[in-house]
Amino acid sequence: MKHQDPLFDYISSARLPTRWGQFTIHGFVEKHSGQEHVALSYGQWQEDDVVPIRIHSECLTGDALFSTRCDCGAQLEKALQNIVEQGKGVLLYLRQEGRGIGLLNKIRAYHLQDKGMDTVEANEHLGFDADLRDYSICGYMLDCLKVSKVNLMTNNPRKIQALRDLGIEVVARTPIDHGITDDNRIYIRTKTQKLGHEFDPHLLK
Ligand SMILES: Nc1nc2c(ncn2[C@@H]2O[C@H](COP(=O)(O)OP(=O)(O)OP(=O)(O)O)[C@@H](O)[C@H]2O)c(=O)[nH]1
Ligand SMILES: [Zn+2]
Repeated sequence: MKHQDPLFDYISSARLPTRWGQFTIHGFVEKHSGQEHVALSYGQWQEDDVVPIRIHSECLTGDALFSTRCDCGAQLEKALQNIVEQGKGVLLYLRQEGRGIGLLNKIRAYHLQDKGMDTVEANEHLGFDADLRDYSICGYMLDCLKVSKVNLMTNNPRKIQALRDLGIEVVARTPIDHGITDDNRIYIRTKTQKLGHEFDPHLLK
């Protein structure tokens, strides 16, 4: 499993039973920052197989605290369910909270949104770009897991481009449009208008 890399390290793997089935959790670290990330794998594949994957950006409020302010929690559940239904797959859980600005800055951004700004304006008001995420560790993680061709569950074209730039073949994209509620419809509309996310327009009416 371990590959030598100047930037990233693989640490260890363990069984991870979940509501949907038994995954294996793999731990990784970015050497320069000490930032920790995990991958969940399910089932088996040959090196040439197209593997269903999801790149999920950490969202403590949505993933762990049941917030419906965004669609993250529902997407996370749906991704794990999809992987088990397809018999194989990988979820890369990246610790890039708040599109890379961190949890407390995201709460600052939420506060500004409560006062009327949209998600992009709030980031910019705080002095950040709209999206600061770095996907470079995905190439290393997928390499360790012997995945080179993927069907990516996302609505975000930047993730497709990031994987292609890392030499991963994105053979297909599966939309993941679960978790749209009255609490987050405007937020998701902003993502389509300002960040390039692709959603079926009927879902956003
Ligand atoms: N800065 C900031 N980050 C947010 C906000 N709402 C959600 N996030 C973060 O956004 C990230 C998820 O990104 P999204 O734009 O919802 O979706 P995506 O990952 O780009 O795309 P999908 O693959 O389609 O889900 C998580 O890290 C969340 O913590 C917000 O209002 N401001
Ligand atoms: Zn979220």
